[in-house]
Amino acid sequence: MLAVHFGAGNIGRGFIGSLLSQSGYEVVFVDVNEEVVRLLNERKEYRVFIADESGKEEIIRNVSAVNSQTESDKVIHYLTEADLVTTAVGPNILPIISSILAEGLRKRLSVNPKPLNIIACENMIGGTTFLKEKVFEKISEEEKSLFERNYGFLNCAVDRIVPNQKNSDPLNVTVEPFFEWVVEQKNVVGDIPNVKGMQLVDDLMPYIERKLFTVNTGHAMAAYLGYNKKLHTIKEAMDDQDIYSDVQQALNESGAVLVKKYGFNETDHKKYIEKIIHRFTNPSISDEIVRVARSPIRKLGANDRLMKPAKQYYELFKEVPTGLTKGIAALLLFDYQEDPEAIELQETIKKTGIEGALSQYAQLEKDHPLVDAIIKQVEALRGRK
Ligand SMILES: NC(=O)c1ccc[n+]([C@@H]2O[C@H](COP(=O)([O-])OP(=O)(O)OC[C@H]3O[C@@H](n4cnc5c(N)ncnc54)[C@H](O)[C@@H]3O)[C@@H](O)[C@H]2O)c1
Ligand SMILES: O=P(O)(O)OC[C@@H](O)[C@@H](O)[C@H](O)[C@H](O)CO
Repeated sequence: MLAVHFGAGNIGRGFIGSLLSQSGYEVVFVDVNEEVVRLLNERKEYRVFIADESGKEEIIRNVSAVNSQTESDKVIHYLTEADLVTTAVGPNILPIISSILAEGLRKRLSVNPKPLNIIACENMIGGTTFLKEKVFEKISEEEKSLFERNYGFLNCAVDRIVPNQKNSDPLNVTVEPFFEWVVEQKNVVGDIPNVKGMQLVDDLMPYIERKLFTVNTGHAMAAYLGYNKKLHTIKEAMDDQDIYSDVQQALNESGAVLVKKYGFNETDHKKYIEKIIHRFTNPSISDEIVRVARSPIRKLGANDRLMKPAKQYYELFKEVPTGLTKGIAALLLFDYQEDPEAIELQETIKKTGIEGALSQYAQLEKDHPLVDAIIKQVEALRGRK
């Protein structure tokens, strides 16, 4: 069994690649990082360290890698032979990898009749559907019907905190013990993928929204408010009593939306929130605020972790959510100079104001009551600086 996985980064090596390998797949990583590709090919294995008191270490074997920039023929060849394709490259990179994926899947039609499932493991609603759209932009009408028959594009939700690594060995990866990988099975073609730890469900929406609007909403709150207070790690932010209660407030708001929308049991959802907050305070993990805060324009998106629950809260309860709007305000002040999206966001705010940025990136109409509330929160946070 061969799995081709795009993105040998934190989640690629620390989560998806390791589960695939432990389930008996030979894993070929596709990446653009020359050093990682070279080391994976030299060693054919790497180590995963579980960040808890157990100090457990796993050796992930039967892996190799190809560089998609310099070895596109090899990538295409592996795509013709793969039994499963997965990605963890980041939502903004999906359009880039869609070209080589389209080429590989096209070639496969003429050499391998076996159906193939593709799963984009990214933090976004409908990530695999988005990848499929990008692939379909590159193929003919005739190919589209063949692709529909032969290839299953499966949406999923992935959850495991994997911080940026600071190991002397660039292949080592430290991960939190918790993980969850939920895959929607309705578009499966051929055999259902059999991966240890993968949970198959009929309807992904409650799972992805619960994950994104709890784990990622809380994470984003801690990161942007922590950055505003010049803190460095998520743990440091959670140790700040004010930030802790702002995170809690925002998760109560997104939780109210989730409970109302999906009929989750309120007590169970409270426990889920507690568990997530506990994960943010794991003393064995040092997760940089600037990693969690990365790509603020993506995170300001109408369907993303702060804006979607904030808008839905307003629609459902006719009240402005104070926690979520504070998080959005802190996001708008994220001016980290090494993050290109933070630079662009600050330039947009300079030119068009907060209103303009909210309209451009979050499609929030200028007269929406959230706009005024966010502007007031921005002013309050600016005043604190
Ligand atoms: N780290 C986490 O805690 C976590 C948890 C759940 C989900 N995710 C999601 O997983 C995805 C990846 O995040 P990450 O933290 O692993 O990021 P990362 O930066 O560690 O890994 C991304 C990898 O993609 C590679 N890449 C970039 N361009 C490429 C290209 N054109 N072709 C092939 N590879 C390319 C990079 O070199 C890198 O190795 C994101 O969508 C993220 O939201 C991350
Ligand atoms: O990966 P992003 O940039 O969408 O979000 C940053 C973090 O919140 C995220 O990577 C979490 O660590 C992860 O989603 C936990 O499952």
